[in-house]
Amino acid sequence: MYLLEAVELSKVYGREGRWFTPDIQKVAAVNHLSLRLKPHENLGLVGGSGSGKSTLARLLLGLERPSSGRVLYQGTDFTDWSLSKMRRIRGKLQVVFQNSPASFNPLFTVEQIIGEPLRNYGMGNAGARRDRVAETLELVGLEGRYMYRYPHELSGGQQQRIGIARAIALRPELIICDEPFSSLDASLRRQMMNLLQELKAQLGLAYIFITHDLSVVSRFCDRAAVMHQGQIVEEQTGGGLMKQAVHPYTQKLIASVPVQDPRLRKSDDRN
Ligand SMILES: Nc1ncnc2c1ncn2[C@@H]1O[C@H](COP(=O)(O)OP(=O)(O)OP(=O)(O)O)[C@@H](O)[C@H]1O
Repeated sequence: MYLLEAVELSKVYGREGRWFTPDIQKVAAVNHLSLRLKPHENLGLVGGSGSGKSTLARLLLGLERPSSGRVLYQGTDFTDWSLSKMRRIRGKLQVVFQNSPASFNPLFTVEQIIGEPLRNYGMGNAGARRDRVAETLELVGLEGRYMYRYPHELSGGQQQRIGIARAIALRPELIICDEPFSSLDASLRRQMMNLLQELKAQLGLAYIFITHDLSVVSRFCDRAAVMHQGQIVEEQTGGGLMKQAVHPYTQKLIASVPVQDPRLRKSDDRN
């Protein structure tokens, strides 16, 4: 069974026109898109700005309703579920946004930050929640004593670890990573990507990486999907994306992205 399926998914936004174009303009951010994700799979989702990646992520997470089409989690169609019904599966589908530490409440301790989803979803009593926070800190490589710190008392790397800890507190099955580390330097980015891979092995996670960094797709993804104008225009294996891309849009995308590792370039195969 698939972990997550999108069937003919569309999201159309209406945008108010200006005085010179008074009609409402429609934007099909996601346009009849179908996608399947297996348990434990890593999918890389790439595409230019405005191609619909973040909108697709919100639809897959049930944070927004599609204009048409269906979304299924483990075969269960949750497209029309109410917010309260969504709570049953919300914990299973998590997201790490770009610079997630920016969303921490500065007045919360680490324990409160990681414990927030546990409280929101009514997990156990205070003692059980504290145990879960301690276990989760350990999973992201931080000692229990960090529970009592405030965000400003942590290094950038530690803050990123807390952002990841918050996402795994409810032990999800899928994490959508929407450009989570794009503002970090290369060394920290590598550390965080390695941590995500360790967590995958320990917790059996699947990931969708929304990224402009094609080396992330080559290194960490089983599959790659290329989005353009709300549709998937090409699918490849993660490793094959840079080398076998056939769609002209994908080739344009590859050409426009600086590649840190030149071995990933197609032309270098000939050398
Ligand atoms: N809430 C909204 N209301 C109106 N239009 C929207 C809304 N959200 C997204 N759009 C439009 O939908 C299209 C897709 O946007 P989206 O943010 O999903 O793209 P993206 O691929 O994630 O872009 P980026 O890489 O720049 O984040 C864009 O044209 C955007 O302007």
